[in-house]
Amino acid sequence: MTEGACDRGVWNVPYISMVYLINGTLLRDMDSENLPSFISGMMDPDMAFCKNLRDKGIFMFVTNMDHYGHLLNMDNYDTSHIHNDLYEIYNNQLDWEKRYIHENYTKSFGPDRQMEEPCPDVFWFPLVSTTFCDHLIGEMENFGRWSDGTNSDNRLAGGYENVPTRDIHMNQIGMEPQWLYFLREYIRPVQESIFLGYFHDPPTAVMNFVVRYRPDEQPSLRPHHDSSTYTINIALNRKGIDYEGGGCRFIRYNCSVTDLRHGWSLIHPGRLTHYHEGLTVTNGTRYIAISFVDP
Ligand SMILES: O=C(O)CCC(=O)C(=O)O
Ligand SMILES: [Fe+2]
Repeated sequence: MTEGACDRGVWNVPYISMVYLINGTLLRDMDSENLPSFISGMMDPDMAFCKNLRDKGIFMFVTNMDHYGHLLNMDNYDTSHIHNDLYEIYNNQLDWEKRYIHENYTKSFGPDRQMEEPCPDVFWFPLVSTTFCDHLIGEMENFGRWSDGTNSDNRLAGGYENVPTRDIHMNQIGMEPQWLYFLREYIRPVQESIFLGYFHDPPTAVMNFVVRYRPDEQPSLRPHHDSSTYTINIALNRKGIDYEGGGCRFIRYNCSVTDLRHGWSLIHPGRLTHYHEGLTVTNGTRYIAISFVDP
């Protein structure tokens, strides 16, 4: 199969490993002399299996004519979380993407891309699935140690947060490396297609967190700049169902995004032109995931 990835066919081979397709009737008849054996001296089971077939003159084939699925990489699967698959972004990216990326994410790319711009230089696009949102909220609520919303914050280098939110940082739930990979794989391409001529690979971010707004806790966030080149702001739950009110207002343009869509992200410049505030949540709980990219 060296001629190129497009070659399709059936190849007669002397050795196979990992994936086997065997007619089930051969395995059921324990007395048959054709019952495949995985034992031959001290050989590894896969080597022994193939040797035994070769010795009997039974041919083995590799084919890529049909799609039978794919193998998961479970070598480093971490079972210490509630939603372990959420952490599998680089070990099992194909499955991760199917499960956690929004079905319309790719529509943000290409010649006839659709990209909404609800306020000047604030772009809005489908990013993650509702499962992603549920699982991330689940991990955060399970961890449960929301910041107290005061200016003193011992998670930060200077110990001081000028514009505090009630939040939990990604590194507190052990997700920072995964999150940075997520920024690189799924946010950076969107950024590059919107804010032309800015390249920063890999994106850097030290402030990656989930914010919780509640009327009786912290209902809003006062006007501020973000310490970022650009910010992403992902709506993790549903306006009108999980909460009322809320949204993000860009003061220079007197422009608000309030009809937030589940799993969609805003992306906007962090400083100077995009002075902004978090609008008051009047009922329920609003969750957002925020990243200050390239501080
Ligand atoms: O509530 C919002 O959407 C704004 C959040 C925000 O500006 C921030 O966390 O820095
Ligand atoms: Fe902000």
